[in-house]
Amino acid sequence: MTASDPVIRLENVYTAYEGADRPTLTDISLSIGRGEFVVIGGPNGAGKTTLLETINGMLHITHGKAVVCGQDVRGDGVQVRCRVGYLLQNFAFDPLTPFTVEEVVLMGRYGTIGLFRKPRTEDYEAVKKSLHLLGIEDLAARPIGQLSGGQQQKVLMAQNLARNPEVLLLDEPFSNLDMFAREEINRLLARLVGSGITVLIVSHAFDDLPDRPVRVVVMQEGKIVVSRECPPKEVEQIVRNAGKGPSHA
Ligand SMILES: Nc1ncnc2c1ncn2[C@@H]1O[C@H](COP(=O)(O)OP(=O)(O)OP(=O)(O)O)[C@@H](O)[C@H]1O
Repeated sequence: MTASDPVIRLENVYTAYEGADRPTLTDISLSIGRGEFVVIGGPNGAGKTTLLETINGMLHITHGKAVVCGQDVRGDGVQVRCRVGYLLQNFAFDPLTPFTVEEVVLMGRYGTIGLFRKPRTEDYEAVKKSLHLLGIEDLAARPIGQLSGGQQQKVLMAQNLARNPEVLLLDEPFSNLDMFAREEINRLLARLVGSGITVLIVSHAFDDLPDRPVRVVVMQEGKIVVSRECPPKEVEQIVRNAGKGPSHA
């Protein structure tokens, strides 16, 4: 894989949930470069989460070709997930979860630590750096289940960053965050994209995007109906207007 190769390449991909009699995603083609910031919009049930989980190798691709970070998703989803961070929508820890924030962030390193091995100094350093990036060092020793929804969301973001991902998939990452936290995370995302990480973000709110050109992808009924680059201030209008006809760039 060379630096100019797309980091995500989907060609005519169909994805089906287990036991479903027809695919949820149909004929998805998408090419995303390194360091792109991609906003995925569309109505409830359009397939936005399904698209993220397809890229992450978590769902069954019935047809088509999917290559992420140079790995064939259909062949080796585990390898893909070592390089791709995924922040789930509305995930909340049980109040009795027996892990501290530091331990939860360290779990982001498990793919590189290896089975039954002890974390190394570099793993603890990656954890410390991620906690710092999210401004939550003071929460390190707190039990995760006793934090607020917004604090838990930041911890999960830190966990994803701790694995040094090439791609970050974020499903409604701002849903639990206050205005200041949203601005902070946006600045962080802009920095990550500037350093070459590719960010895909599913959102219903488009007023907090970084001040740089983005790619807007709009989904409807399991298909991509728009995929084009635009200034961030145009995203909301493009999502609203979608459905009037396909437009790919
Ligand atoms: N585990 C599942 N098994 C079967 N079908 C599912 C499953 N999860 C989602 N679906 C279906 O797949 C379709 C797309 O769902 P998806 O969650 O990807 O939509 P979305 O665009 O992310 O919606 P929202 O904006 O509400 O989060 C929906 O029709 C949904 O019912």
